[in-house]
Amino acid sequence: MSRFAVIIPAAGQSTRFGGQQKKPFLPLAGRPIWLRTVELFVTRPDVEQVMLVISPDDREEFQRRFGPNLIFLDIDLVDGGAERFESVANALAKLRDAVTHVAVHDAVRPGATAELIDAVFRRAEQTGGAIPALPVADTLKRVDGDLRITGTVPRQGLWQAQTPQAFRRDWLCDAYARRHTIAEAITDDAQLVEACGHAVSVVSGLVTNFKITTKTDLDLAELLHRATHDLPTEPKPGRPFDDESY
Ligand SMILES: Nc1ccn([C@@H]2O[C@H](COP(=O)(O)OP(=O)(O)OP(=O)(O)O)[C@@H](O)[C@H]2O)c(=O)n1
Ligand SMILES: C[C@](O)(CO)[C@H](O)COP(=O)(O)O
Repeated sequence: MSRFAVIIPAAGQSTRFGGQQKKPFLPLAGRPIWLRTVELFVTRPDVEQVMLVISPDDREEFQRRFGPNLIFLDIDLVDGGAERFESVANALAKLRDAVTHVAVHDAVRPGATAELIDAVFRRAEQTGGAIPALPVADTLKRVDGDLRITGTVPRQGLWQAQTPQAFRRDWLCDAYARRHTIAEAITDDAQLVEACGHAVSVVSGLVTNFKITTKTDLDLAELLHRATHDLPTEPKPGRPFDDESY
């Protein structure tokens, strides 16, 4: 039977999000985003190990604020790197022996569902590697620095990649071992596996499994989470939205 390790990168700078706090540590419907994401995986019977990757700069505050959560959840905390793929590489160095497959899921995609994770994991078991993705629905424009359109890109065959992305352990580890030979920017894990010549399969992604990149994304995630979990969609008078007791 397959045993999955799940790597959850949360070591980015949240540059596009802005503000004082980094986005994975902000509340979503009263609980930290990273925690909501981790909870999608920790109780799964096919998951052997969960690793949360955070910046070394955040470790002290993270331990202070969330230390008890870590013990309760039995997850490993790993130091991140300057780029997402370096954060993932650091976690791959700490895989437990029993792990047969590895999944990588952004800490800031709390909208994944058990059904989506099932679909990705089962497809990865069958084919060696799978990711969720959605076909591009809008017309795509190439735009220059002066905000002038310079071309229209045919969208046929273009899909938007999501996470979790899951692979055979040997495929992902071999691909990461060769990461320094890749010339272009590395923006997801499948890209490295593809570069090794492996065919990576796609399963149908979810519109609601979007990456929280900007503040608008967080507002949308908050509304969606409240709607799907039957929580109030307006703060009660005198009580903030991030009140755990809602
Ligand atoms: N060096 C990095 C960069 C990103 N990430 C994580 O990878 C996920 C997807 O990255 P993104 O949403 O682009 O986050 P940031 O890199 O923080 O965003 P920005 O580019 O706006 O700074 C996030 O959970 C982020 O914390 C990471 O672990 N290590
Ligand atoms: C991995 C990813 O979430 C797939 O869509 C995405 O590529 C990460 O985005 P980033 O902004 O380049 O970190």
